[in-house]
Amino acid sequence: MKTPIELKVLDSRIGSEYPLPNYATVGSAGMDLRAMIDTDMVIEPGQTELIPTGIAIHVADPSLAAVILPRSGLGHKKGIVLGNLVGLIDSDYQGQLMVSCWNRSNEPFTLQIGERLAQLVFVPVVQAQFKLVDEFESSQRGEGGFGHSGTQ
Ligand SMILES: O=c1ccn([C@H]2C[C@H](O)[C@@H](COP(=O)(O)OP(=O)(O)OP(=O)(O)O)O2)c(=O)[nH]1
Ligand SMILES: [Mg+2]
Repeated sequence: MKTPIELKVLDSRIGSEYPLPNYATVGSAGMDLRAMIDTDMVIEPGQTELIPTGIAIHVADPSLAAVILPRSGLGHKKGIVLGNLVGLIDSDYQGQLMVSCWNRSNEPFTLQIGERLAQLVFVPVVQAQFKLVDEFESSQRGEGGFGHSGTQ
């Protein structure tokens, strides 16, 4: 059962020249987002560009969010990842989905019009309410962290 999410097309090439974002296979977790730029653009080594996707979504339900993640092929082979590492889309955000595209490689990268450059994943969210305490009930880990448990 898929969850209905409102989507607005902001760039008319989406839904005509390019399909709406969709799941490539029945088991896909992410749907690819496209670079809705006017011309192909070169992203120089180390440079970061904010790329429009041509769509807006309204998740609406505070128990859901969306995250923008790199595509593994582009990230691993070409060094094209996200300037913010992960993009978090709040459930009340209604603006255009933007992708911060970071060329962390040593080669210029040509981003083509309509290229699928990142992916959108919907995730459940729990909003917490902090309850102030002076002491925690003791746990097995306690305050140990940052490699405390070793490597093997
Ligand atoms: O890769 C991203 C990350 C965020 N956003 C949008 C949706 C998100 O809901 C909003 C704010 O993102 P975030 O809270 O991560 O950024 P901020 O720097 O804290 O901005 P704000 O002060 O608007 O919350 O920007 C994107 O379109 N793409
Ligand atoms: Mg914020």
